[in-house]
Amino acid sequence: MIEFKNVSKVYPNGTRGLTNIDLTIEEGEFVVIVGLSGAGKSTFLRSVNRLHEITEGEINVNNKSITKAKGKALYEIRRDIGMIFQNFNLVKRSSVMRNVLSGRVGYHSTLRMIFGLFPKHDKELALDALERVGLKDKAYVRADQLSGGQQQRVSIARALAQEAKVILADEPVASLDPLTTKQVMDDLAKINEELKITMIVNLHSVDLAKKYATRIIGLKEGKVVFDGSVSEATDKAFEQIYGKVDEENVRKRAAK
Ligand SMILES: Nc1ncnc2c1ncn2[C@@H]1O[C@H](COP(=O)(O)OP(=O)(O)OP(=O)(O)O)[C@@H](O)[C@H]1O
Repeated sequence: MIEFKNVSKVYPNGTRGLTNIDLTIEEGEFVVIVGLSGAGKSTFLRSVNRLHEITEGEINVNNKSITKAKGKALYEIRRDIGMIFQNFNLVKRSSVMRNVLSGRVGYHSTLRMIFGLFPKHDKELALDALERVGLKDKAYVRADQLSGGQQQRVSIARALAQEAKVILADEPVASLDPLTTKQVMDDLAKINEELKITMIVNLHSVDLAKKYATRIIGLKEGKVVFDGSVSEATDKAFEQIYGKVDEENVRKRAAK
């Protein structure tokens, strides 16, 4: 469970990233955050694992305050939160297996990790994770030899190997073509359904949000302007909030 309690974020230059966010995301939800460019989607997502520090309020992850946590406690909360980025964030010259195993780093001593000594159990977890995203046969291929969509699925496998309870995905399909987008989103949906991992995903496309989300949160200028189920997220509701959005234009802007 992720709880935002009156959360605001003002960047050092005075820009407001988030304003008075108050909401709870329950275990197993598939939440998609939508909003125009600059609405605060990344700020929202990155506040959950404290990649960004909030300036007011508190965020609780499974009833523990990540806002107040320090040292080992912070480390342990973060271990439960996987992150998927638009640009995959893989070590491109390492094998797929090494990349997936890096999800296990948080469970071992630094010394052990310097020597890359992952126990057998970790390797089994990594192979299981790769199997789930259909890439077990690529385990010993270099990451940069895979297509963009496959690389994104490796990053999903890394979050699975981490045994994350929550996955944050920041524009995971923004640099992928429609077919690959579907494969990656289908993987996220399958993982959410089968493993009950909570998903919080930033997307530019309202159409995709409607296809995959169980709940849509709309942001505008750092505030929540819509929070509801897919059936409530009608074109009319969105038009009232955002004006008429030209999806094609948004996609083009995102690709730049
Ligand atoms: N490091 C920063 N310093 C100052 N302002 C920032 C910083 N990062 C983001 N902002 C500002 O905070 C607001 C929210 O940005 P954020 O990146 O969260 O929006 P977004 O909805 O994710 O946008 P996009 O869809 O373009 O990625 C914007 O006004 C942005 O310019």
